[in-house]
Amino acid sequence: MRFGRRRPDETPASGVATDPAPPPGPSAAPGPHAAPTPAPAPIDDEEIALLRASVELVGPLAQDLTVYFYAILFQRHPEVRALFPADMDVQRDRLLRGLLRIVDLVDDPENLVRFCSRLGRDHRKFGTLNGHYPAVGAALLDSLARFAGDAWSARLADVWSRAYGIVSQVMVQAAEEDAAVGPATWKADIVDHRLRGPGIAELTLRPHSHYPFQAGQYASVETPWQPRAWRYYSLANAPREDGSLTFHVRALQGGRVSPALVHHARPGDQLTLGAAQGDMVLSPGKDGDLLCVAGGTGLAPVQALVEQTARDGGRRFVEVFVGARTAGELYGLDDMLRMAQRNHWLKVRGVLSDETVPGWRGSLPEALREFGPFYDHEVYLSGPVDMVTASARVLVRQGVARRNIHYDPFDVPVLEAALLPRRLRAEDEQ
Ligand SMILES: NC(=O)C1=CN([C@@H]2O[C@H](COP(=O)(O)OP(=O)(O)OC[C@H]3O[C@@H](n4cnc5c(N)ncnc54)[C@H](O)[C@@H]3O)[C@@H](O)[C@H]2O)C=CC1
Repeated sequence: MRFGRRRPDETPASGVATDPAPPPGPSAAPGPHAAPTPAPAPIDDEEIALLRASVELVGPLAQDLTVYFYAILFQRHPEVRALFPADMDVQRDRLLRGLLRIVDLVDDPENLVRFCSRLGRDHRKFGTLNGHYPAVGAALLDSLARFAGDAWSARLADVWSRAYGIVSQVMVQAAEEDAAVGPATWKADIVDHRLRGPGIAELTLRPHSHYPFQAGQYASVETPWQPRAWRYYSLANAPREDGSLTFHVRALQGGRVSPALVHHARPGDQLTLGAAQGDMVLSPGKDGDLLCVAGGTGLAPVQALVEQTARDGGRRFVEVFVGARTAGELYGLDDMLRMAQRNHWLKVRGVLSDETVPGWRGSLPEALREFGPFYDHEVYLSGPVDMVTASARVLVRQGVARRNIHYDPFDVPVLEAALLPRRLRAEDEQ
C-alpha cells in the first residue's frame, strides 16, 4: 500500500484511524488559527515522485530554506517564538531532518505513521498547540515555493499541502491520545554526578513522578541553563525499583547543553524530561542471541539492554563490542567486563580505533568483520552515525536480516537520517 492510497476497508493512511478521536485535551486549546481540516485526499505514486523531486531540487539550499522558514513563521506569528530556544541552530537542523525523513518514508505508510505519531507526541513538550499546525504548514509551503523557484507549480503546492495535512493530522491525533494517558514532561532532580572520562559525565536523576520507559530508549532533556533547548540522551539503565535514571553525556565542543551538563550540573539541580522514545528495545517473545555494538557514549543504551537481559534471567547470550577512540575514553568497559566474569551469557570486547593497544586495535566495523558472522543475532547499534552505518553494512553483508538490526536515527546529520534507511534497504536487496 502506498501512502494515502487505501481500500475502503483499510485504516486511513493518515493514521486518522477507525477509532473516534478523543475529546480535545489541553493541547487543543484554540490557537491563532483553526484546527486542521478533515482528511486531505490521498497521494498517489506520481505525486510521491513529485514530492521527492522537489526535495532533491531544494536540497542544496536546505539550510537557507530553514532560516527563511523560521523567519517568516516568527514574523507572522510572534507568539510562536516563545516555544523555541534562543539559539535556533539545532532546531533548524531538526526540522530539515524531520522533513527528509517524512519524504523518505512517504511510500512506507506503516513507518511513516509511526514516525509522525512519535513526532506529535514529542512535540507536546514544546507546548505545541493544534492551532500552530496550519501556521507552520503555510510557512513551509511558502518557503518551498520560494526556493523551488520556477519549478514550483499549483500542482506541487496542492500535493505538499495535502501531504502536510496528512502528517499534521497524524501528529495531532497522537499528541491528543498521549495527553489522555500521561504528562508532557517530568521534572527530575540530579542526585549523582560523576566524571567517567575526558569530558564524559554520568548523571543520575530522580524524577518527581513515575517516568515510564523501556531499556534501550532515549529521553529528551531540557536544562535550566538553556531553556527550550532540548537534547536527546539515551537512558543507561533498565527501569529500577527506585525510579532513578542514569544518562551518559559527552561535552561537545561548542555545544551549549552538553558542556553545561558535564561541567556545571550538580546534585540538586533540576532538569525537565520529555517522554521516552526509541526502537532499540528488546523484542517481546524473541529469545535469540543478541549482538550489541556501542561507540563512545553509545554505550548507554547497550548498558541498559544488558541490564534488562540480566533482569530477565540471562536467558539470551549477549555479545558486546565497546568502541572508543582511546583507552581513556573507554569508560564503562571495566564494569561490563566484571559483569561478564560473573555471567556466562555475556561476552564483552573493547576496541580502540585511534590508539595502539595490542589485541584492541581497530574500528568497530572491522571487529564485526573479524569476529562475525552474526547472521542469526538480534543486533543493536548505538553510537556515531558513520559507525552505525558502516557496522550495519558489514552485518547485512554477513547475512543479517535488515529487520533484525535495531538502531535509532539519533542525533544524525541531516542527510544521513534520510539516507540510512534507504541505504540499508538497498543493501538488503542485493
Ligand atoms: N541510541 C544511540 O544511537 C546513541 C547514539 N549516540 C551517539 O553516539 C555518538 C557518540 O559520540 P562519541 O562518544 O563522541 O564517539 P566517538 O567519536 O568518540 O567514537 C566512538 C566510537 O565510534 C567509532 N567511530 C567514530 N566514527 C566512526 C566512523 N566514521 N566509522 C566507524 N567507526 C567510527 C570510533 O572509532 C569509536 O570506536 C554521538 O554522536 C551520539 O549522538 C549516543 C548515545 C546513544
